[in-house]
Formats: sequence, structure tokens, C-alpha cells
Amino acid sequence: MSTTTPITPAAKVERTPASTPGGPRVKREKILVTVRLRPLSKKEQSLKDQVAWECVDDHTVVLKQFSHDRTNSSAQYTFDKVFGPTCPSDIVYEEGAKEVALSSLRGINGTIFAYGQTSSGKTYTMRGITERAVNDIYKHIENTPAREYIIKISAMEIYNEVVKDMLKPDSGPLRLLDDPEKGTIAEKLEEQIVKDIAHLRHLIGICEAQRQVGETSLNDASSRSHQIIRLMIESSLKESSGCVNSYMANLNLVDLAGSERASQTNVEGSRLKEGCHINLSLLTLTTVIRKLSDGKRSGHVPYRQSKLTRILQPSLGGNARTAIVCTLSPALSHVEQSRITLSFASCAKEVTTTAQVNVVASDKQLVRQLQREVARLEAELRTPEHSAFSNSEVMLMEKEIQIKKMEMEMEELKRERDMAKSQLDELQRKVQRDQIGRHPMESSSCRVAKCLTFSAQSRNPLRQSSTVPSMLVHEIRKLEQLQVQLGEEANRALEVLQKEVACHRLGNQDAAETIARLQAEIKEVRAIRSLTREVDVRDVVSAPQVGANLKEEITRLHSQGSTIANLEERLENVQKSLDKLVMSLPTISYYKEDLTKSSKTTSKRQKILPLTSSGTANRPQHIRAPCSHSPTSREALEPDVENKAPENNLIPHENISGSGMATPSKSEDGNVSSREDTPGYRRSSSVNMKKMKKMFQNAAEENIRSIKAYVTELKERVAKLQYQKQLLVCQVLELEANETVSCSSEHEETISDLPKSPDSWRLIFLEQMQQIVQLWDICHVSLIHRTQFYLLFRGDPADQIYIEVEIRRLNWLQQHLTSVSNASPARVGDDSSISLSSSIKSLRQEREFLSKRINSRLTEEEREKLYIKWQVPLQGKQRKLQLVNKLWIDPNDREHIEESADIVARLVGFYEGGNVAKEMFELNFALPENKKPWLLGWQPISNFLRL
Ligand SMILES: Nc1ncnc2c1ncn2[C@@H]1O[C@H](COP(=O)(O)OP(=O)(O)OP(=O)(O)O)[C@@H](O)[C@H]1O
Repeated sequence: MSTTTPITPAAKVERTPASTPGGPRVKREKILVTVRLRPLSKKEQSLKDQVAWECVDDHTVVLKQFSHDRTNSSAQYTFDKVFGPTCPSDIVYEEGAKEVALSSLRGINGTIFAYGQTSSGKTYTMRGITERAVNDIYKHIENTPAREYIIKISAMEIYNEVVKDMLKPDSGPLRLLDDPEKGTIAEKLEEQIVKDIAHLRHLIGICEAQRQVGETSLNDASSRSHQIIRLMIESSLKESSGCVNSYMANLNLVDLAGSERASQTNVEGSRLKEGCHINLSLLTLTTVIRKLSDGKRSGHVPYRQSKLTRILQPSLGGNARTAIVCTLSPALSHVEQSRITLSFASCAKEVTTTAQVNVVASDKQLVRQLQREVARLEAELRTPEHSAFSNSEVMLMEKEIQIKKMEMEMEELKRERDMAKSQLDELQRKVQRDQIGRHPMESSSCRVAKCLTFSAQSRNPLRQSSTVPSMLVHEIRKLEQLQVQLGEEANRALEVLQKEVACHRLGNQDAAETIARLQAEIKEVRAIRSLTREVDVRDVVSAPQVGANLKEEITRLHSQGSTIANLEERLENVQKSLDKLVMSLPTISYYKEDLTKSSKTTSKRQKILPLTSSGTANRPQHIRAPCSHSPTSREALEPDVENKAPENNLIPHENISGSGMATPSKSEDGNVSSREDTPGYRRSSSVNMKKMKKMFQNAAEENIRSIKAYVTELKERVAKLQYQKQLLVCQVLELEANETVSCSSEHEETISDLPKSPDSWRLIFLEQMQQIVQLWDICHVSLIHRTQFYLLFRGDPADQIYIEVEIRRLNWLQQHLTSVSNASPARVGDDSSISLSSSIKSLRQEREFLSKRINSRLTEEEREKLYIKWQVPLQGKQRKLQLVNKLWIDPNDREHIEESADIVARLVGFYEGGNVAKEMFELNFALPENKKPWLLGWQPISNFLRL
């Protein structure tokens, strides 16, 4: 069982017909009129009354002939359906009411009512219909789990011309008010939200119990009031599709009081008064129906003469599908009353209504939806992005720390370099001093060698004196070399570090700017939210105001779309900089580790032998600035990280005896570790490069994923906004069109009519086409457009919508051109692209264009024939242009139009290019992208559509 959830009453409900992009598809249809003949009642049987009526087939009821009754004249009435005395209520509902009842689930208002004399079976019939309709509605709801339904009920009765609330009997008489949007409404009428079918049945039961019933001679329980039970059915898609629209329709179940003759009902006093009111309101109803059936909608229809007709106004010729079941007593004694009923039914079947799908976009709903959207946006900006923000901020801080560390390491390196240099100087000075003191002719190395030999011999007398000096000399040379290399290395490292620091500073600045930009975007979104709040407090507005508001809304949506596009762009940038950042991280980390290692190595070595190098020969190959080009890409760096770094850290163990340096080895999992990891070695400088790299990679990928997801969402949102924008465009178009067409409502009715018979459609088509041709002429529409349209739409009923749209467009254009030409010169100047003169100019250019094609498209013989036929002097100047100037100039001559279209089609080559797609005139009002010069004549519309 699907239950409904309560909603707060909508502040304003905008009813828009199910909008096709070209405007409302107004469907005019006739009221469904059926007749139900009840069996003779027991009373009638006891009075030996006779059955006067017979249902001869499913559609016809006939008055029988009685020989003894001279006044009795035969009569036959035909309706959509006629139900005989034995027909069960199921069939009456199925064939006489179901379609209308279920339309309400699709957003189409429906009204079902029973009309007939007292005791003819109205209440009996309406009870059957109501019960089945309720069952069907809930069955439909159960079978449609994708939609959420909200059903509300209200009930009123009109008793002695006083409206009463049947769900709140103590509330007293209700006033009828005219709502500009909803029509006539009963003030303070109770609306109850229905929880489920049992609740609905219970509430209907309460209404039944409240009903004014009295005994008359014809009916023991005669309804003395008109009862209107109204179900308000609203439905929307359950999933959060982002669509703010839902359907809303009212289903009115009306049980009228019966018309009666005081002489027959034998009433007096209050019953008589009731009867008078009943008869009066029914009389007004009959008058209204009669007027409407005449087809003279423009004339005065006295809806306001009774409360019943005021309330039922939309159901009588308005936005609703209506079914009337006329109930008849079969008794001969009631023949006259039955005739009156049948005459009412005959009029009613000529009445047409314009049922529309009511797409509801209440301000509240819209605002709620927009608020949700804004909240979601903000949340997104806070979560994925904002976390991306936070990530960026955290990363920025981390990088700052790295920079600080690097700077400190630089200082340390400088200090070590200077120390090594001073020690070397000191050593050299010492050697020099010794050398000078002993043998001035020997080279310094020899001097050092001798000195060292001497000291070595003195410490270790067992050593061979000849090997020691050569070793020392070798050592000193090596030290000298190392000193130079160390100096170079330190300078290079400093250089790289400086670049690195500069680069990160720049990156930090970029990221900070991006964050600031994104924060500005959030502010923008907030501003939009406050705008939507303003919409909430807006009151009822008139159609032009709504049009203006919608235009504003479209502009806003445009800007919102572009804002989101900007956001997308910004995010792409952020994504790129994050990529860059992430790419640089392994390098930095590696470099940092490397550097730390290097510095540690150096300092460690320093303690034992200050001038020992850590494989400096290969060092420059893997000291790379992350901001430098090719070598800094992650791919380029990986081999360095995994393979070269350990090698570079390899220090020949023999050379540095007692240094305590470990030889790094590569483990199976790719980790680069020193031998200190293994037992016997001190665990300290393990560099898990692969793990680290993976960590950074994961973090980077995670960031990129979340950003991509957000970008996708943004794109979806842009699509949704565009969809909303299109809807709004349609609404504006409709409003504009309504304004344009309101002055010629008769015309609209004609074009909106969906004729049932092909003959009537043909007639309407010819009439509409004639109108279109005239409007083309008035509006100076492109000849090629006219030709295309004229040749494409030849009267197929499926083309009706195109015809309708074309008429709307042209009506708008005509009005627009008129208003522009009436405007002040300044105004015309402003709007010159849509002016009459620009249209005429375009048309002239098009005629010139067509004339130039005559020679290439027509043979000489054909040309001659045409000149003769179109009375162009054979010897005259500019014959081609003269000929083209004669095309499409007489909108009232069908033959002329036909021939003009034929010639233009040949000149443009329509026949060669195959069929022109009807979609070219598609309802979204879009012109083909590859707009050809000859479509310039249609420019005003395209300008209009750009809005
Ligand atoms: N189709 C039918 N089959 C059998 N009985 C019927 C049928 N229609 C009506 N009746 C019976 O006829 C009687 C009068 O019917 P009902 O009260 O519905 O008439 P009504 O038109 O609503 O009268 P009123 O206008 O006075 O309220 C009732 O007893 C009802 O049960």
C-alpha cells in the first residue's frame, strides 16, 4: 500500500500545460455524455406505471409509442453510451467515467457528475462510480512505485445556495472567492491529506453522512443539496531526479440534487424552498451548457448566476475532462422530466473542454528544490572539493615544512662544505710546513708522504717504510679530488634546492589563488540561494510579470550555467596543479631522503674521515629539480628512484675502512634498504621508496578521482540547469503566445482542436494553411522557408502540431513587428535586427539570390515558358529578378502559391536533395545550425528564440 506524505500547501501553484517546446498542446475534447436508465422502482411498479424508454442499442435510447397517449410522440436520442436498466454499475463506471477518473493520475483535471430528475438514480450511480474510481486510483498507485502520490480530499455541498464544508460541518457557510490562478475557490475549505484507501473511504463516508437528505413523495432519501467531493492528486517521481515538476489534478465527483416538480414531489415548506434552489441552480447549469454547446464561447456564459456553475466552471468548457451520466427514470409518468434530462444531455455532448496536463512547479517546491541544490552544492564544495581544499591547504603546509627543512639542510650542507674545506686547508698547510722544514726541493706530496711515512713508521715499526708514503700520496690526491667534487656537488645541490624552493613557493601561490577563486564561487552560489529565497516571498503575479520573471530566471540560469562552466574550468586547473603537485611529491620526498642520507653520510664520514665522498661521480644524475622538464616526470624519475639511487649510495667498503657505512641493497619488494636492516647492521636510513611512491600515487589518484566525480556531477548539474532553462523558455514562449493569441481566442480554439474526422481535419488544415500563407506575407518570411513548409506539410493529421507552432510563431512575429514598427525611432534602432525593414531587406536579398539561380537551374525552354506564364516581358531587363519578384505575392490564390512553391523548390533544389526533414521545423524552435543565407528571412524568429 502506497501511503502519501503530507506537504505544506503550496503558496502558489503554477499550472503549466504539459509543455511541448513549441508551447502548450491544448487538446479540446467533447464532454463524455452517457445515459443510464434505471429499472422501475417498486413504487412505480405498484402504481402500474409503464416503462416508457427503451435502449435500442449501446448508444440510442428511444421513447416508446403508446397508442392511448396522443401527446406521446416518438423520440430518439443518441449518446456516447446508453446503459439499460439491467446494466451493472461496473459497466457504467468502465465506459462512462473510468477514463476521466484515471486522467487525474496523469495531471489532467477530471469531473464526473450525474444529472437527472429526482429519484432517477444519480446518487446510486455516483456512489458506484466513486467507489470504483477510488479503488482504481489506489490500484494505479500500487502499480506505480516509481512515483510518489499525495492525495487530498475536500468536500462541499451547496444547499439552498449556501456552500458548506462537509468535512468540517461546524465551519458555517463558506465564501466563494475568485483566485486569479485557481479560479473560484471556497474560502477556508478543509483539505485533508489521505493516508490510504481506508482513510479515503472513511472520509467519503463522513461526507455521505453529512449530506442533506429529505423525504419526498418520489424519493425516501432525496438529496437536497449538490455534493462535490474533490480529490486533489499530486504525483512526482520518487527518485531525486532533480526534476522539480510534478503533476497535479483535481477529480471532482459531483452528485447533483435532482430537478423536480413540486406537483410531483408533493413538497411544501422547507422542501419546497430546497426544490426552488435546486431547480434554479440546475436551470443555470442548463443555460451554461446550452450556451457552451452553441459554440459561442465569446458570448456571455452565466457561470456566476449560481454557486454550482461557479464552482464547476473549469469542468464546463475549461481545463478538465468531464463525464456526465444522465440518469433517467423509465416511468411513463416522468416522461417530460426525462425529456428535459435528455435535452440537457444532448446539449452537453456538444460542449468541449480543453484539458491540459497540469505540471506543477510550486514556488515552495521550486525553492525547496533549489535550496536543496544549493545546500548540496555547498556540501560538495565543502566535502569533495572542500576536502580537496583542505587537502590542498594541508599539502601547502607540508610543502612549506619541506621547504623549511630543505633550507635547513642547505645550511647544514654549506656548513659541512666549509668545514671540509677548512680542514683540507689546515691539512695542506700542515704538510707544507713540514715539507719546508725538511726538504725544500721535494714536492708537497712527497713531503706529505715523507712526513706521513715518518709518523707511520714511528707508530708501526713493523710496516715496510716504502709502501706507506705512496699510500699517503695516493690518499691525499684522492682527498684533493674529492674536495673539488664535494664543492661542486654542494653548489649543485644548493642550486637545485634554491630552484626547488622557488618552484614550491610559486606552486603555493597558485594553489592559494585557486582556493580564493573557489571560495568566491561558493559566495556566488550563496548569492543564488538568496535569490531563490526571494522567489519564495513573491506573490501572485500576472502573466506578463511571470514572463519577465521567467526571462530573468533564464538569464540567471544562463549565468549559473556559465558559473558552473567556470567552476569546471577552475577545477580542471586544480586537477592539473594537483597532478603536478603529486608528480613532484615522490621526487621531492626522494630527493629529501636522498639529501638527508647524503648529509648523514657526509657527517658520519666526517667523524672518521672528513673528506670521504659518497659516490659523488654519479650524483648529478639523480639530483633533479622537480620543476625542470623532462627528467622530472614521474615516469622519467622512476628508474632513478628504484635503481640508480641505491647504486649511487654504494660506497666501496674497502676504501672506507671502519667508516661504519652500510652498503644498500634492493629487497624483493623493491624497497631500497641498507644492510643495516639485516642483523648485525644498525637500522637507521631505510628508504622504502616503492612504498612511499605508492602512497603518493594513491593519494594523488584519490584526489583526482574525487575531483573527476565532482566534475561529472557538475556536468550533470549543467545539463539539468539547461533542461530547466528549456522548460522556462517554453513557459515564456507559452506566455508570449498566450498574450498574442488571447485576442483571437476563437482562432486558438480552432488551431488547437484535434478533429476526429479526416474531413473536418482537412478543412481545418486548409483554413490554417491559408492563414499561415497570409502571415508569411505580412511578416515577410523567407520564400525558401515558406516553400519548405508548404511542400512538407500537406495535410497529414500528424502534422497538426507543426502547423500550430507555425501559427504561434507567426502570430508572435506579426505582433512583434507591429510593436517594433510602432515604437519610437530610438527603440527601433535598438531592436533593428528584428525590425520590419530588416525582414524586408532579407527577403529582397533572398529574391536576388533566387534570381541568380534561374539560369543554372532551369533550361532555356523552361525559362521562356515561365516568363510567358508569369507575364514577364521577354525582352525586358532583369527578367529573372522580375520573375522571382512575382513569386509568393498573392496569399489568397492557392494556385499561385502552389506554383510559387514549385518554382522556388526547383531553384533551391529541394526536389534533388530528397525530403526535407520535418524536424527542421522542430518544436524546439531551433534553426538548423548550418543556417543558409536564404534562411535569413527567418532571422527575427531566431533572434526571438535566443531570448
Ligand atoms: N440503476 C439502478 N438500479 C437499481 N436501483 C436503482 C438504480 N438507480 C437508482 N436506483 C434506486 O432508485 C432509488 C432512487 O435513487 P437515487 O436516490 O440514487 O436517486 P437520485 O436521483 O439521487 O434522487 P434525488 O435527486 O432525489 O436524490 C434508490 O432507491 C435507488 O436504490
